Amino acid sequence: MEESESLQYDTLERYGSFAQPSIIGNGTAMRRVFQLLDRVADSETTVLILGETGTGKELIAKAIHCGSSRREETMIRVNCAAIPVNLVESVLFGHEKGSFTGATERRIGKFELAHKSTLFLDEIGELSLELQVKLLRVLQEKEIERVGGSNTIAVDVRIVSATNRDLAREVEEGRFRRDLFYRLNVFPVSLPPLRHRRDDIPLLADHFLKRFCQKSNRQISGFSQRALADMMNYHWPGNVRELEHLIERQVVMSTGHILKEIDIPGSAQLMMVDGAEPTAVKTISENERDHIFAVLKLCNGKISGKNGAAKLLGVPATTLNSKIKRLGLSKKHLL
Ligand SMILES: Nc1ncnc2c1ncn2[C@@H]1O[C@H](COP(=O)(O)OP(=O)(O)OP(=O)(O)O)[C@@H](O)[C@H]1O
Repeated sequence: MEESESLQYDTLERYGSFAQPSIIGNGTAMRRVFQLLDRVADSETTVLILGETGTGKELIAKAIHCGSSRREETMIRVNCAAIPVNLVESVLFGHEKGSFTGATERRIGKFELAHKSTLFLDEIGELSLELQVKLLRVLQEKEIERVGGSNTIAVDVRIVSATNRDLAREVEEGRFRRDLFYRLNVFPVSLPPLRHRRDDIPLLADHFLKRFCQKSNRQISGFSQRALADMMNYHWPGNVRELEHLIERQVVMSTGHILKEIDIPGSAQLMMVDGAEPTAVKTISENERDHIFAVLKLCNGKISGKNGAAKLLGVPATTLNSKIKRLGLSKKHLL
């Protein structure tokens, strides 16, 4: 076994034993990430994982949890972007029966569920400014209050959070509280996009090939040179997740013993042209936020009425107001 190979397998053994699936990577960037994980996993330190969508942030969070003394407990994950704005507080902190319309039962929040364990706050950049204040208080006091409750409940929770946003920029632009950022960003772990760690592409492709062959009972031994070259040259805007899904599809479609061709998405803008980097792909919500911000600026912050942003955007003012709230925009950002 070559030296480079042995490091990969050491790493697999270490993280693969508790985290499923294993974390694959042998290039400089992932070695650095593994070093950071070695230092931080078995501690109580708050970790912030940064990286584009599909780079493996959740996988890293699981590895941190599984490498810690809290591993016997289940890691609790909250996707801050997926919960309706009006429910986030209740999901995080729980609520008492009758505390609001629809609260027919007492609900235990994720903080309480994560007592003695790890709470993974995914997409933390999507949290409204109002909730950011409440989260900060909980992190400082280490106790929560259920919505509609009058008692405080002590919680012992290790926080690992993740975002695909540039949180430092969000802070500069007033969309994310500086004090909360400092509290979460105690130990940052940055996951580079797949196009910046091309060395890992063959390893990852091979890993997914084996996994999907096993799952679908196929016998495919590897890739043609052409298929490998195509994968190495593609820009991978969806990162490892995109590669994983592509290999799964190819395995299902394939009839031969090697994958001769890979059906790389053909969009010209997304391909590497003579090694030049294409423009970074923005998420839909980033685009939405930037667009609303630009229109609000154009309308001098006016939302409703004839010259208001709602009319220009073709939505009712109430819809725009709730979007503004959800996106954490406020008038002071427009000045
Ligand atoms: N280094 C890796 N080795 C093996 N599998 C990986 C690796 N990185 C990512 N994956 C796989 O890619 C998929 C996407 O990873 P994950 O969900 O952790 O990404 P993410 O950064 O949290 O994405 P999002 O920001 O969209 O939530 C998962 O199926 C994960 O198992």
